Amino acid sequence: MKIVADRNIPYIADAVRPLGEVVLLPGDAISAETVKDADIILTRTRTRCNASLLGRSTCSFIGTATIGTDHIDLDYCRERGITVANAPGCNAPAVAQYVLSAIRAFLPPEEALAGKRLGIIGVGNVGTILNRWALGLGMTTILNDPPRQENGDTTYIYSTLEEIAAESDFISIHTPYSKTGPHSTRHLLNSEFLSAVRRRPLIINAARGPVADTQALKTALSRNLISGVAIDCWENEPDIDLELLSEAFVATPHIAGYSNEGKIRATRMVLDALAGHLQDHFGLDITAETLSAGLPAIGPIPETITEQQLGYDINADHIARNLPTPDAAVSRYFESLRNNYSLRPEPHI
Ligand SMILES: NC(=O)c1ccc[n+]([C@@H]2O[C@H](COP(=O)([O-])OP(=O)(O)OC[C@H]3O[C@@H](n4cnc5c(N)ncnc54)[C@H](O)[C@@H]3O)[C@@H](O)[C@H]2O)c1
Ligand SMILES: O=C(O)[C@H](O)[C@H](O)COP(=O)(O)O
Repeated sequence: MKIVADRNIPYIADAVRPLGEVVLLPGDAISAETVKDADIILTRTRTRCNASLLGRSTCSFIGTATIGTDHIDLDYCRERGITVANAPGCNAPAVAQYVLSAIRAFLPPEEALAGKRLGIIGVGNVGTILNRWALGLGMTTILNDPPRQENGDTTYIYSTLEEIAAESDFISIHTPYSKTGPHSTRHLLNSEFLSAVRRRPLIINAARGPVADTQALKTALSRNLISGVAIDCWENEPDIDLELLSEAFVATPHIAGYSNEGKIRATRMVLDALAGHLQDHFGLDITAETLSAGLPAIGPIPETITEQQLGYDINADHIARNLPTPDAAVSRYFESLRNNYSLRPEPHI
């Protein structure tokens, strides 16, 4: 069996080595040539898994050690009978930590988070933890999630985007990136939305770059409609908009989810799914426990946290310092910051 894996997935190489030939590559070097005789591809967001990558490949399973799947052409994989597994919720606590740390850094030290209003767009794995922790810190939350609402979800009272715009001091988006369908999220944060804000909110995007319109964010900043932006996910990564970079209150290189625990959960989830595929597709007698045996144990996700337990200095990850020139070097720099990131601990009790 041949397994092609992104070399930046922690613990993966040792876990899958007993299964056969393992080829470890940087995400952007996983190519049609390298996967043509692969059975299994284990990847991250840096490899676009589409017809050009997979057209000549024998691969039957793609495991992505990420929450997001927008780098994978799911329809194509379905047509080709390629099983795709992601890692739902793996780094959701890390993203919630990122958002609350951005808010903490934005407020003057003497001002508490308690009493501030946080609008959350997308109440899935990330939005749920963020909502719970924000409520625990005494914030008021305003939640928007039309797909859940339309499915009859009554866990929360949902608000409209207009209500989020009108009532929030902070607005954080946690939807997947989708270009089509009734709930497409492309440029969900656009000029119309940003013109409807009332309380000069801080806008936070740690979801995917294209869920916010870069030009509209810059215009809203210049018109003083919003107090600032905290951007972890950018349009056209890693060729990011340098104006937005210079104007952002917090600008980070897509590391909101980069916690030690998040990476371990991601690898474990991919290995769980892989074990199922090895049983079903290859008839192998192998369990998830065997594959994950070498992974460190991690503790439970806290129900609530205090401001002190956030434990993350977000300013240390700001990318605008020591910016290289010319502009082309910025994209290499962006990727090198991600590849060499020291994984941080999530909040723990
Ligand atoms: N910056 C990072 O490092 C990082 C880390 C993890 C996840 N992410 C991104 O965050 C996204 C969300 O993660 P999650 O684990 O919460 O996903 P999830 O699938 O658990 O939840 C997403 C929620 O968004 C809702 N939604 C979809 N379309 C919507 C719309 N048009 N308006 C409002 N809500 C909508 C869905 O109904 C769902 O409840 C991921 O898809 C990924 O792209 C980024
Ligand atoms: O979707 C996700 O889980 C995140 O965006 C993830 O943190 C990105 O991780 P990477 O592809 O860099 O491993």
